[in-house]
Amino acid sequence: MEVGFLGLGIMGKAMSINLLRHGFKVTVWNRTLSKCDELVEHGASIGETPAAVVKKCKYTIAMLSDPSAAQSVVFDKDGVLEQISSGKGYIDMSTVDAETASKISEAIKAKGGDFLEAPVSGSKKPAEDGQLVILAAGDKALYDEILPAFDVLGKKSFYLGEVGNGAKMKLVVNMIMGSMMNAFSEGLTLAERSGLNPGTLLDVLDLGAISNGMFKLKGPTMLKNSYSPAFPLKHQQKDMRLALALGDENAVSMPVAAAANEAFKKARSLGLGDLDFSAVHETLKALDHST
Ligand SMILES: NC(=O)C1=CN([C@@H]2O[C@H](COP(=O)(O)OP(=O)(O)OC[C@H]3O[C@@H](n4cnc5c(N)ncnc54)[C@H](OP(=O)(O)O)[C@@H]3O)[C@@H](O)[C@H]2O)C=CC1
Ligand SMILES: O=CCCC(=O)O
Repeated sequence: MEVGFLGLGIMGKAMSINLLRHGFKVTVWNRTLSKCDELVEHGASIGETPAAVVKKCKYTIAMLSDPSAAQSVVFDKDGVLEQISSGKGYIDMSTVDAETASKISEAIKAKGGDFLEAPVSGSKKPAEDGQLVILAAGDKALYDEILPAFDVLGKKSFYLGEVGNGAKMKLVVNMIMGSMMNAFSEGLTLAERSGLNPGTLLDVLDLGAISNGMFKLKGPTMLKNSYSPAFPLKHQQKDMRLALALGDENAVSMPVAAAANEAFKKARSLGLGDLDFSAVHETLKALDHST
């Protein structure tokens, strides 16, 4: 199967290498074109623009930073819309809000193309290992056609119905994750400041009812103040912001998520946006503890 791939950031690079490893022919494009070179070493071809990729490929996947990037790649000059047509499918796996996904969907369909939103749960390592959880919604026929690619990229795919449901599911999941990360970070700091060994706290947590993969993965690196980015903090804050907007629309009060969003914003203001989202831990250290 031949696919196009737009966006070679942390996730897009890992996902497209994975597709190449499994025998897919992949044509890549990235805004910073030099990032395509490594993919060529893995067997990819380069498309000079998003439009060129869509012209060449029946299916094109995108993995871009945020709503603004997702729209720019579709609507701007040399964008996806210039070449999408009947018989072609566009699959946007970026984390965006439902409104953005719907706007892109309507534009693609107006040109006769098929559209699927398919944001993912799982980070850099699951992307490398083909262990993502795919939250797809949109054209069911396109979903069925692209399943061989989803089967390589993920360990499980959900088809959630109409466009917008994938974005909403993803935002709910990441809202919970961002809130949990803040509670975890406060717990680690409280343990340390009250004279406990935070490493022992990790062992205790791991044996109890709130044991989970995120604590297990991030705890040891947080204790070493090591925040090499798997999931950049700026994207987690974007997801909190979009989830809070979804809460506004539905009159759902989310004080815990709102507080977590403030912590991620604080972290961004401290220049930590490009580090892993676990760097929110540093905001606690930045507070004045002199009293
Ligand atoms: N990292 C993770 O663990 C996960 C991330 N996600 C989501 O996946 C998406 C990608 O994440 P990730 O790979 O980590 O992000 P990165 O920041 O590593 O990569 C972002 C990509 O978007 C491109 N981009 C940014 N702005 C524009 C623009 N205006 N026009 C065109 N391209 C643009 C970047 O291009 P350039 O190289 O030129 O800057 C790059 O290819 C995000 O929506 C994120 O929320 C979902 C699950 C997990
Ligand atoms: O959007 C990013 C999600 C990261 C994860 O699920 O570990």
